[in-house]
Amino acid sequence: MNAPSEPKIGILLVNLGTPDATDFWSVRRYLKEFLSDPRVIEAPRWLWLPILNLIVLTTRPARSGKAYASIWNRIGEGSPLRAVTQAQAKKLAAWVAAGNLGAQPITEWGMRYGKPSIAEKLDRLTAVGCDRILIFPLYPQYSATTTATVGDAVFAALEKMRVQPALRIVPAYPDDPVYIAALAQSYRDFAGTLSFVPDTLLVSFHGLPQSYADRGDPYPQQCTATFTALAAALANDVKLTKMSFQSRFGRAEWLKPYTADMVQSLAREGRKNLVVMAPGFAADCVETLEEIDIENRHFFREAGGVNYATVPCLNDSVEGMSVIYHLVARELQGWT
Ligand SMILES: C=CC1=C(C)c2cc3[nH]c(cc4nc(cc5[nH]c(cc1n2)c(C)c5CCC(=O)O)C(CCC(=O)O)=C4C)c(C)c3C=C
Ligand SMILES: [Fe+2]
Ligand SMILES: [Fe+2]
Repeated sequence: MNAPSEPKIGILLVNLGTPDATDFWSVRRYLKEFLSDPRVIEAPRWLWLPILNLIVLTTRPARSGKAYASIWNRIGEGSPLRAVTQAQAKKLAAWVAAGNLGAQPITEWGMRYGKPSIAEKLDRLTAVGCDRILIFPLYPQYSATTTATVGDAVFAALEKMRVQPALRIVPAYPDDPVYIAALAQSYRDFAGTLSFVPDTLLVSFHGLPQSYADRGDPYPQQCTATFTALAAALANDVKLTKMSFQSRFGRAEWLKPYTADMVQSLAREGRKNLVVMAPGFAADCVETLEEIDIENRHFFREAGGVNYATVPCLNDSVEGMSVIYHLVARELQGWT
């Protein structure tokens, strides 16, 4: 019998997932996996699956593919979400290798939908001997539609293992002081590069069907916690701070106010110089680079606004990595 090898710790950074390419079939494959998850679409399967297969997956891939094409290769190669997540994992690995944790965990990154999958990365970590794994869902605000689905995929992968690793999952961090300070600093650094003085900061979060919140998803409260802490941190930096929700999908009511309505009403109220920030996204992606920076810029200008700028997400910036290091170090206590 082989002697057991030295126990090892693994860290797995996880984000939502993204298509492999912008063509119809690549986007369709991604949307099919994502929108088949019953946590993402809570409607009964008998009702949703025909709508998904007959309507959504015949029409949406072309539309979404166009949005993806407009931001493809914008940050590194291919999907910005994938490029940024990979860069975050690389910097985390370097930070770990520099001895910042005492122990030397092995760092990996994966995607909840699409590639590289959580199952593949857990197999890789356990194959090299990791018997303790820290899962890091890169969602600052908890939602069953995002954070919980990461747990689901992790547990599904563990179901197939004879020897399971011990697990820890980093909790959501909506008002963590290091996160809020990183966001505030990223706003200040960005505002310092602008050729105009912002009169309004709009803080836009990804939306959620209102019915999910009514049934107990704590996401809206966690978005409000982030917004309140960030607005307090920036009280001396910008006059008016507003909050809204973007990315509505389908016809049901989602969390309000909608970002598209908000940018138009701000412009109509006479706000000329708008900066938008999206602190719910740990990485820039189609939602920030296309929906916020392209689509909503257009709405704002059409309604009479003049200057419009989008703060980059924390990504793998110094501030962004400080949040990841802080949470990893905190959650590995007792293991390292
Ligand atoms: C019912 C549908 C959706 C829910 C609920 C939802 C929640 C949700 N999503 C994010 C983060 C991201 N979503 C992204 C893309 C995206 N989201 C939906 C639908 C729902 N999201 C779709 C259909 C798409 C694909 C793009 C499109 O077709 O419009 C992304 C970006 C992925 C990328 O590749 O760039 C992120 C990130 C959160 C935080 C959230 C929680 C409420
Ligand atoms: Fe989404
Ligand atoms: Fe969107």
